[in-house]
Amino acid sequence: MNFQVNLQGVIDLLSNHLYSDPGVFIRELLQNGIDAVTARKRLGQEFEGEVRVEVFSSNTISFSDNGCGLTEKEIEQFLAKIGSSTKREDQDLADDYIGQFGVGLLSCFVVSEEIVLITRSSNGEGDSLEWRGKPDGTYSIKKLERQVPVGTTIYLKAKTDYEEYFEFYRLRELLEKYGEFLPTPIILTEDNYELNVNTSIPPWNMDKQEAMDFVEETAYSKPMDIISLTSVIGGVKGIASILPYAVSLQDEKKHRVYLKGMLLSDKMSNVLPPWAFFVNGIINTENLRPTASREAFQENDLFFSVRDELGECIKNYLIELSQENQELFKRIVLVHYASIKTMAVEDEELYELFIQHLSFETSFGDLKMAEILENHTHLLVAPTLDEFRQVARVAKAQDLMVINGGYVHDLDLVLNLRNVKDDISVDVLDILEFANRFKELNVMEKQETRPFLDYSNEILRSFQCRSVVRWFEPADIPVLYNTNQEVNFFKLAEESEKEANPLFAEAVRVIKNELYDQPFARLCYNYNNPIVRKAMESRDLEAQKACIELFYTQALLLGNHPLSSAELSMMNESLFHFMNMGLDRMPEVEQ
Ligand SMILES: Nc1ncnc2c1ncn2[C@@H]1O[C@H](COP(=O)(O)OP(=O)(O)OP(=O)(O)O)[C@@H](O)[C@H]1O
Repeated sequence: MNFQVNLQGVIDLLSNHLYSDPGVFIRELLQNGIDAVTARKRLGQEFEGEVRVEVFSSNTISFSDNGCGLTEKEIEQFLAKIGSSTKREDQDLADDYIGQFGVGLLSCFVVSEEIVLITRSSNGEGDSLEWRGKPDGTYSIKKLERQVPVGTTIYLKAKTDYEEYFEFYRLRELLEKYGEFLPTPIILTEDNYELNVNTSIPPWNMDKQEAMDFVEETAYSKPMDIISLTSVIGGVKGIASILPYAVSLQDEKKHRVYLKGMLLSDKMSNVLPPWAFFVNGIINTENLRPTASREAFQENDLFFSVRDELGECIKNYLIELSQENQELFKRIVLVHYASIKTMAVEDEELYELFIQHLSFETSFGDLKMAEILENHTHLLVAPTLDEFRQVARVAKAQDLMVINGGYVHDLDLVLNLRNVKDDISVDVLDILEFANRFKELNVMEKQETRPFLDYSNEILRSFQCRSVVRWFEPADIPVLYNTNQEVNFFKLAEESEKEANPLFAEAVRVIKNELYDQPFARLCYNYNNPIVRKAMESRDLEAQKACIELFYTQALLLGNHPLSSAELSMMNESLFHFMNMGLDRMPEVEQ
């Protein structure tokens, strides 16, 4: 038993849904013409290959080549059988052709109700034959009385609404688009006017300066440089132009890709590695196989090896450039900073090349990694921007190099130093342990400050905060408040529990209890600060309480932490307390 095929449905599917644009029939006809010229050359016949497109009145065009043509048997076998192709018959030779699926001709039915094909085979004394095919799957073949030249001519008449594709200017545009760099001359004619549409040298055969000018003319902006691309296994030659402006990592890449000189797609995104954001490729391949829609390549092992090889070309260029043209190298890093960071994360070699040139936010300001490593062999990296901000100023005063790892990729980039630099140590900052790095008080001082700390712990327990005291620079910072996401979440949960309805409050309680180890933020008093000392030495418990509350709420404000309503009213109360105290002590003004 065989499947039953509804031919009209298949033709409709292939012709109307396989191709993205009606204009692709020009690409398919060009490809058939070029393949026919290749096939005839392979027979050893001496001739100058040519493809000719002629525009007639009444929306009709002809598309001719002087290639191998077809015998009656070949017409029956290949033209009249969908999915059948001469170009697959001999797998060893299939690589010479652009087509292989035996469906390309169907694209003509998108724009025309009938394909009329006149042909004479170059193979011996072939007859002149006429084949007429219709989209309903019917066709006819007849022998012509007159003898036509060797080759094939296809006549098409435009369907309603597709007339524009049959006008001279549109044909010229399409022929140039797809065939500009094909090696066989393509002539477009109307009346007595003739135009050769493919006289340009392909960019992959140009020298660097020519390629720069070509890209500038076609892309309207001067590239920073041109990288030459080659892949032996893929038979690839191409160029990658370095864009003179930064591109968003989300932007889809649009490389122009040619197969044996014919444009396959001008928006192929995956032919270069995904990290190569900063270049636009123009690539010609002899060996990669296209998909049936001809707008992408088959993603087989060869495809991925070729892509890796092209990625290597870009990498090698950058390595060489960093040694030979520092000035340009630095400019490229500056313009394509974001993509270069992504590249460095993904590729070890590129990491080593770029890491020294990448800038990071540090406790000493924005610095290049080379500058960071000049003066510091021990680095701390804060995993979030929030944590970095909490410690940056104080860290600098202790001569601690803390790097902000809160921006995209920065944490990974800094941590990776461990793998490439033996003499550098990198630790992830544990914000709640940060205060432990400061100088401890002596035994006596510890004893003296104990009651104050206990009091502070009691007051701040409900805010999920514990107190410590240390000696640190700068002296003008009285306290350092350190928190992390876990503490913040816990505080938020507590607040919601108080304010929510009973059901939600119960849910919050369950979640909270899941955290078996309750996290606490840290308030570190600075023993180096005169007001802190005074507060600690005070015997007035009320004043001490107000000081503790103000130290705490001030630290929250300075660190941009949100204040809960309880914290806000606590701050107000302690402020009023001091205002009262101050006013009480003012001498009465005599009337
Ligand atoms: N101009 C031509 N000269 C000689 N033979 C042709 C010509 N155009 C088409 N043919 C024959 O018709 C067959 C079918 O052509 P069609 O364009 O449908 O498919 P294809 O080129 O083989 O593959 P693809 O679907 O990948 O384009 C070809 O294999 C070839 O034998």
